[in-house]
Amino acid sequence: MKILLLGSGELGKEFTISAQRIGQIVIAVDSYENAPAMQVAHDFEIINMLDGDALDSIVAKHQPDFIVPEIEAIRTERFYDYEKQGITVVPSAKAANFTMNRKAIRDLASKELGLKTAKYRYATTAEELQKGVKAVGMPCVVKPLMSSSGKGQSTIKTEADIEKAWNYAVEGSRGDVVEVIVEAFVKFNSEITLLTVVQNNNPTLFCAPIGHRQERGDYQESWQPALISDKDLYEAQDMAEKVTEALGGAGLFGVEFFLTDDGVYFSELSPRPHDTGMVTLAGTQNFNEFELHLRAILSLPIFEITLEKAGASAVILATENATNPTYSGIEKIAALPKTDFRIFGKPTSRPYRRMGVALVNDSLKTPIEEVVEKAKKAANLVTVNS
Ligand SMILES: Nc1ncnc2c1ncn2[C@@H]1O[C@H](COP(=O)(O)OP(=O)(O)OP(=O)(O)O)[C@@H](O)[C@H]1O
Ligand SMILES: NCC(=O)N[C@@H]1O[C@H](COP(=O)([O-])[O-])[C@@H](O)[C@H]1O
Ligand SMILES: [Mg+2]
Repeated sequence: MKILLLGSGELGKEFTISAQRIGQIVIAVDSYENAPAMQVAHDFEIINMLDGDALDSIVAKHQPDFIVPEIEAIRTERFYDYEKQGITVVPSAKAANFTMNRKAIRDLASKELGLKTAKYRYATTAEELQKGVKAVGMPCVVKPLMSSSGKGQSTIKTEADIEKAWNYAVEGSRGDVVEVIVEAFVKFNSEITLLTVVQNNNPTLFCAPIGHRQERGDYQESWQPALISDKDLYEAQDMAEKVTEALGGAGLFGVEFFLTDDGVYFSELSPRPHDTGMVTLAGTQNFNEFELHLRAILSLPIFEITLEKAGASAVILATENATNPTYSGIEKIAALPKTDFRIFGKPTSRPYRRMGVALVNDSLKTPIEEVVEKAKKAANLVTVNS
């Protein structure tokens, strides 16, 4: 099968490697040369994926069987046409289109499906934001409707933060929509990603929940399994099943939840492998999240997902702007037991850009905090040099 991969970062690179291993053809697309997945794909294209005409032309040129979005910033409205042409958009045109914009997915989850979410409002001006803040209460979180990895996101604690938050969100917004969501701050005890695998001819399966810690809206460490009560887990699984069913199609979804004293809150979801799910590269499961996504897409049956080990991932971040950065400390991380790592091979670095990840596994009997600590220490051994 021929797969057109839209987005070629670290997640796409691992997906491409999984696809190559079972003989699939991958064309990797992104906005810059030598993106991680391009380094391992059969062919590549460099376009602005928000440009619908540019998308049309590469779809016409390559005639793929599958279109696999890897990022959100794509002119996803065109996906409905591609589906009509007989191409399978993964997981579905609706899933990719709805999750590109926080408004579409939030209204679907909260209004249509009745899932519990933080109280929220939308705003198209600083004045509207003021009203929204009043409605949801402080503290609250402001995010552009179109952004990811925490870009343009900030927390309002006092009246004086509102204008700053508006300006920051507008600057961090991508796409052509100038609108934000303001959400009540959820005082969560922890947050999880529930990797949910929707299959074409077989039941939906769940991976063991993944815990994670975020800074600046971006994940720092993730671990599997996360500590969660059975009641919360069933509630999260039920919500994940409802929202993935409403979006349609087959594939792996990363469904994000907050765990609070007052139950589980739905936050958002990725209709594709999730960054926090890179912990599965540590060998925690019988199949990692990329293999699961691929199998679900190709309608290859997944009989079960088994948790084999406890694991943790910790990110390796850049500190400076550089071209073709180099890495030191690789021999140190390589010397550690039960530890592995990935360097994504991004051609440039900038402060806080994720350049690699440390991966640690251990017995399921080991306290998960210890596994996370080991992953953090391992990640700290590697430095990105300019
Ligand atoms: N309403 C909220 N209350 C408390 N914390 C929040 C809230 N919304 C977001 N956060 C924090 O910010 C993080 C990032 O938020 P969110 O997942 O909505 O952003 P994102 O830009 O889509 O990130 P990504 O694309 O990496 O998933 C969350 O994982 C959580 O830690
Ligand atoms: N939370 C979404 C996420 O983790 N996406 C992953 O990061 C890449 C972009 O990285 P970059 O900004 O360093 O190019 C994306 O291509 C995807 O692999
Ligand atoms: Mg998120």
